[in-house]
Amino acid sequence: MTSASEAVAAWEHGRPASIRGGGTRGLLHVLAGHLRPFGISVLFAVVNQAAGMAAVVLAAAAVGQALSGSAGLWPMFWWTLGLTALRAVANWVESWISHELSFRILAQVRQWLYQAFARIAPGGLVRRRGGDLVVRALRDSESLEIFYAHTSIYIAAALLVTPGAVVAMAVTGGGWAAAALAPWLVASLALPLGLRRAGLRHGGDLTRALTEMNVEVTDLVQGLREVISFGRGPDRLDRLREADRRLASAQRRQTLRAGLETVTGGIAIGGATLSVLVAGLNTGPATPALLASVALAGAAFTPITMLLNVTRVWGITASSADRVFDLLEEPAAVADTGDGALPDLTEAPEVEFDRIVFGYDETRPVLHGVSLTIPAGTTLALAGATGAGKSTLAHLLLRHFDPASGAVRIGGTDVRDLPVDDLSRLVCHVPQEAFLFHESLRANLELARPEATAEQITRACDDAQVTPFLDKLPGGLDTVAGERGAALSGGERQRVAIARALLRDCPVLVLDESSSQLDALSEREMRAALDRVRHGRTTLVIAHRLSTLRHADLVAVLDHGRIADLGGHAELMERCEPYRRLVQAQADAAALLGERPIPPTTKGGDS
Ligand SMILES: Nc1ncnc2c1ncn2[C@@H]1O[C@H](COP(=O)(O)OP(=O)(O)OP(=O)(O)O)[C@@H](O)[C@H]1O
Repeated sequence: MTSASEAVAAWEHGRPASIRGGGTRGLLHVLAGHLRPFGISVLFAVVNQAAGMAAVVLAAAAVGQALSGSAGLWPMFWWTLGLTALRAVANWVESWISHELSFRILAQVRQWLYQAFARIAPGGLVRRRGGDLVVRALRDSESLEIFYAHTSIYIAAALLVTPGAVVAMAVTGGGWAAAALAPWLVASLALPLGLRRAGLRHGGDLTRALTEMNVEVTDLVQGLREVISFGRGPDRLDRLREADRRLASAQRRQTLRAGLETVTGGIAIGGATLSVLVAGLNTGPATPALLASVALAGAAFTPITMLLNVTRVWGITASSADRVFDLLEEPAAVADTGDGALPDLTEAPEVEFDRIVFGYDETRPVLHGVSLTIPAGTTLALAGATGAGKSTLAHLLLRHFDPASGAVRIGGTDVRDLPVDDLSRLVCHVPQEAFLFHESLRANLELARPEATAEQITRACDDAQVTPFLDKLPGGLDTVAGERGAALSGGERQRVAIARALLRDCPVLVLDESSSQLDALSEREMRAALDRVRHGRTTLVIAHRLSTLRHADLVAVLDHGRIADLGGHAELMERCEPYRRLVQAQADAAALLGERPIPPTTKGGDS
């Protein structure tokens, strides 16, 4: 079994730990790494609760003595005051240290979650919904606070203080008093323990309902344009109402059960004080000691009451912990175990796909033994019908996934033999839909190279044809790109992505060309940007434009996950019927926008 520190160390290095058995075990494993502050918190919690009980008992004894006219009240008064002050200080220190502990763990957990996202992305993230991940990263991780700041400490304190209270009862009142108290202490725990399964179920339901609600709202916000344009607003509102109904129902069940548990605690305290009083009066006349025993009977429930206050929501904590640790344990889509040396970054290397077999699931292969070589410093365009496997091949070069068999090599080195971070310095990706953060364009460009100088940024913007549209923006480079780059057009966003690639300056480039048709001017600008970024690099381009096919050094025709043909544009036009059909389809699409038709057998010429 993995030790806690090994598990934590494994997570810290971004690898999954082999901790199984649900979130509770994960919670304890993490706590095991913080035993010192935990122990101090428990100590102060015990002092806090014990001092509180002692103060109540002394106060009650003082009242008893005052009623019976006995002397010696002042020492009791000072003791009570001292204990109350001690309790206040202990309470403050316990709360301070336990929250410090909990916030430290929470910060760590959030960091692990981020590392987990990075580790499983993007291959492992495609199956998960954005709203669900946000709930795990924020709400679920936040729910753990209650365990580290309260539950764990109250459990330990109750285990120590409650038996102490029974002993104190036996000392102050006698065996009869302890015997009258003990059953009620047990009874106060009986119902919450009996309802434990229901509590776990309710907590799980509530967490699921909240997540579902979050996912619905996130989807609605992200897809609002589509929802409105297809007139599906009322349907989506119905779905939201349904999610809301399930959430309300889960909350109702949780609240009803929690309320029942609260009532049990109250009944137990009342029953205990009454039992002690009756038992005491049966043994003799009312004395200050009896009054103290009755007070102690009520005070003895303090640790349990504090514990029950937090265990009432244990189901929510446990289900959140399950979801957090489930994500932390999710294995990476690719193992980052390579330790090969980074090839020379100043030279464009050869890229080789060697007999690649791959499928997203075992039952449906997507690539069936693809072999391709992109000579150093050249551009290979992938052409093929939709679903042929073009993007999948690019994913493998970027190592979002590993092939089931075969190898991808860069400069002769298998990409699996390189650390993932090193690979990201070697291969740069310009996606079709580049994600831009809701920050300035400058910040979005600096993502690729934080230390870039103003001159480097300006040059990248010039080369990527960002400057022409930048000049029209009110704030230039300081213009905020909007949510996901909404303030820019698709073509502009892709040019920013090209500028990023230029700043990153990797020797290998994966370019997923935008499939949307552009007007003649934009097409020319995009062409210039692409030519500039390809220059001196080995480039794999998923081609959606005729001009790209014509300008590529080599074109590979992919058909149902197999290479159907490989050659220059002109030769393929001569001999490859599927390629001719693809080009014709592209030409038809371009003609719709009034582009000049492409002569079928020539390579040069600008579009
Ligand atoms: N994440 C995924 N999980 C499961 N199947 C996938 C995934 N991504 C792609 N596929 C499937 O793999 C096959 C190849 O998809 P791929 O995206 O590589 O095709 P493509 O040639 O790039 O198509 P397009 O030109 O339309 O982008 C398709 O059948 C697709 O449904």
